[in-house]
Amino acid sequence: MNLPNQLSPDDEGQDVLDRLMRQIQTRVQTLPPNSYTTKLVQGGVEKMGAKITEEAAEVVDAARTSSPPDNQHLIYEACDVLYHLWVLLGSRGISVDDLRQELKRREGTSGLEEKAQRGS
Ligand SMILES: N=c1c2ncn([C@@H]3O[C@H](COP(=O)(O)OP(=O)(O)OP(=O)(O)O)[C@@H](O)[C@H]3O)c2ncn1[C@@H]1O[C@H](COP(=O)(O)O)[C@@H](O)[C@H]1O
Repeated sequence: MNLPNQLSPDDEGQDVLDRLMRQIQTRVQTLPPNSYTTKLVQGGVEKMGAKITEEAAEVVDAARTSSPPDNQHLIYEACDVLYHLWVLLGSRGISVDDLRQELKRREGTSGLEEKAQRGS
């Protein structure tokens, strides 16, 4: 049986990354039995974390074995990582806006500059 995937009016104006997170958070709250997300969430941090690690390694492999302009395999694996990362974050009630805020806070600060400041 397919689970309902139709967009609610709340979701229509949203980016696909926000919509995916909202759907995951609904799965976290309702835990429908025929959902892969439910299976991951029920496995806890260990299961969700192991999938992120596994999928991240597949991204690196794809980067090694594919080259531009054919990045389709790399894009596919990157989306697997994003989905699994979203499940872990969604299980903690973290929204895509929370990520946006943190990224905005970092905007304009060089990674090298930030690293140098850590030492002081
Ligand atoms: N974006 C995704 C998504 N990306 C990847 N995957 C699944 O992630 C799994 C990763 O691949 P693997 O080969 O590692 O899977 P596996 O070996 O069966 O996994 P394990 O048994 O090791 O856990 C596959 O089953 C993919 O289908 C996803 N599953 C769901 N979504 C989204 O999440 C929504 C809700 O999904 P359900 O909760 O399953 O209804 C869907 O409508 C989609 O939008």
